[in-house]
Amino acid sequence: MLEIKNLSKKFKQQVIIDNLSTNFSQTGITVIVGTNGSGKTTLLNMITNLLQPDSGQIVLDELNPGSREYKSKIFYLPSDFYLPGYMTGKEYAHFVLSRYDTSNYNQLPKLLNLLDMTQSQNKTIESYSFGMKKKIQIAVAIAANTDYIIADEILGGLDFDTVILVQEIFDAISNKKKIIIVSHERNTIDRFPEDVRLMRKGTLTSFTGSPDELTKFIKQEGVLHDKLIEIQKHFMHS
Ligand SMILES: Nc1ncnc2c1ncn2[C@@H]1O[C@H](COP(=O)(O)OP(=O)(O)OP(=O)(O)O)[C@@H](O)[C@H]1O
Repeated sequence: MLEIKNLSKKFKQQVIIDNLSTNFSQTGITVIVGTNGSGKTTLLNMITNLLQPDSGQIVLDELNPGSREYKSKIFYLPSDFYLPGYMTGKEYAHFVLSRYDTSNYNQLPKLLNLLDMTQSQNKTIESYSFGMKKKIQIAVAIAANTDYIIADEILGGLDFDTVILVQEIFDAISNKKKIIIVSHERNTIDRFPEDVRLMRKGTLTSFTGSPDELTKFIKQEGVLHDKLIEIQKHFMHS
């Protein structure tokens, strides 16, 4: 279980994460949604120990961030990532998998095949499209076989077929591991509505309604509501 207690983070006196406390169960899929700049990536960076909180505690299966054991339990798929262009996809995948004791090398060819990357795995990454880079990252994340996968906007920019495939794979493996996805895509919430959390004002709250109710809630919120009225006034009747 991932337990977060009283976590806070400021950047230049601006409070981004504000005394946030929450828990994530050991299995299943959690989707985190929130406006641009609301602090989702900041939170993930602290969970993955890339960023130090100002205060608060993060405990993962009774381990503290920083330890080797803690790191080996999480695979992080960040929203913007650098891949070494001079390596082939296969070389890169094997390099990353070699860093995890949990890696399931046998699963890699199957995943690459499912994601139509069997041919391309032998080409250098510099020749990959944006979607191909994401696919190799996703295949590696799953084959690394860690207890937790944390994915920041990983489905954005992928074609429909691939999104469906990846969602199915995530669903299938989530009975044994925890997957936390930050997403701006409505279809991610439609597919995984069980545990949706809203990042608002530096903290996370569970949203218990349906995806339609979430859309309605977001539209009714103060700022967006005012902007929607403004759109009606200025664009529909001009
Ligand atoms: N290293 C940094 N230095 C200063 N400010 C930062 C830094 N990193 C993030 N911020 C600020 O913290 C806030 C939250 O950023 P963050 O990237 O966590 O948001 P986000 O919810 O992931 O946004 P998005 O949906 O656009 O990816 C923003 O106001 C951002 O400008």
